[in-house]
Amino acid sequence: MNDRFISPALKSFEELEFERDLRPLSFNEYIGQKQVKENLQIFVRAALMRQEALDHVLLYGPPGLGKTTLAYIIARELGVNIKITSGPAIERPGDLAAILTNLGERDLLFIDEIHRLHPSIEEILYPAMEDFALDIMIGKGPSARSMRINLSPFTLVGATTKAGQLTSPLRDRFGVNLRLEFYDKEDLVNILMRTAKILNVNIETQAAERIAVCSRGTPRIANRLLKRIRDYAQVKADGVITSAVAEEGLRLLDIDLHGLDQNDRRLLLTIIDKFNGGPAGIDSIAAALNEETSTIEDIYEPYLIQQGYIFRTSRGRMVSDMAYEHLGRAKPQK
Ligand SMILES: Nc1ncnc2c1ncn2[C@@H]1O[C@H](COP(=O)(O)OP(=O)(O)OP(=O)(O)O)[C@@H](O)[C@H]1O
Repeated sequence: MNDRFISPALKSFEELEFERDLRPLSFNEYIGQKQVKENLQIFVRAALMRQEALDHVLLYGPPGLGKTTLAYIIARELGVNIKITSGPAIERPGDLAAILTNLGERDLLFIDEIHRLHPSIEEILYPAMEDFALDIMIGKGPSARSMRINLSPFTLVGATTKAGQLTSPLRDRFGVNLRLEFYDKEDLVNILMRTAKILNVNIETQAAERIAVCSRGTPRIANRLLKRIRDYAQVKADGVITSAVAEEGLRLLDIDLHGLDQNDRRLLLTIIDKFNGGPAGIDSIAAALNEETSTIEDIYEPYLIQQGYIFRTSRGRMVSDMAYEHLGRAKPQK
């Protein structure tokens, strides 16, 4: 289940490069997320007018929706340098201290997966975010003393898929909190058209619409599907992505009319067949699928919940009538 095609999580180095080439570079190029974008544009303009560092920004929402892209755009529009790291990559307090002391005036520090910062490292961030200062302990035992080092004013942009797992002292230190939503079909079509232009591929609007519906509201998945279907078009259909080509490409990738793949169907069928449709605890479902609970929670189910195939109840997950219909199963009498 881990190598699933439509997982929004990043995979290979090749994909990182592919994404870098497709990244919008300005707010104007960034499609959708209207409210998030409008807010950020105002805050960026105000910070520029005051010639101050932008307030710290927390971006949250499912993977692949464009948080890293936004961080790059903010830095570019502010005209500052950006340093990128992630919660799990910062292993020791000294690692963070080194990053912070190397930031220039008003630079932007982007920490992805910020909910995974170790508590001892998080504590260093508090004075850094609030007072632009580092408190360092020198020595041990009774003679230990704390020394304060001043930092250049900077902006921290934190990204997380799990805002609920952030400690409240950390969450409270972000002046701006913005939630990214799944993209609608129209935005995804525009993203696909833009990507096709960059890749120099011919795609018909109807084909883009077809792929958009199967992209789980996620630009990363839309771009990945386009890349695969482009290969198919090149080999089998003179390089043009028509609706028929898109249809056939999606079929080969085993993605159905509603954008669900083999693993989504397996998840829904497990709840139906092994748990009588639910409610079933997430750990039991994970065990039945031989899968990590966090993988189901972070990667598979958000879209299935958003689309109404699964409900989350206090007693566990339940499949909806729509799931029975979609899978052609009769709902059991309870
Ligand atoms: N609004 C958008 N308009 C156009 N392309 C977008 C947009 N948002 C994201 N993309 C594209 O989707 C890809 C994934 O975006 P990005 O890496 O910023 O997601 P993310 O939310 O940071 O994901 P993760 O948290 O998993 O790293 C990028 O290559 C980017 O080109």
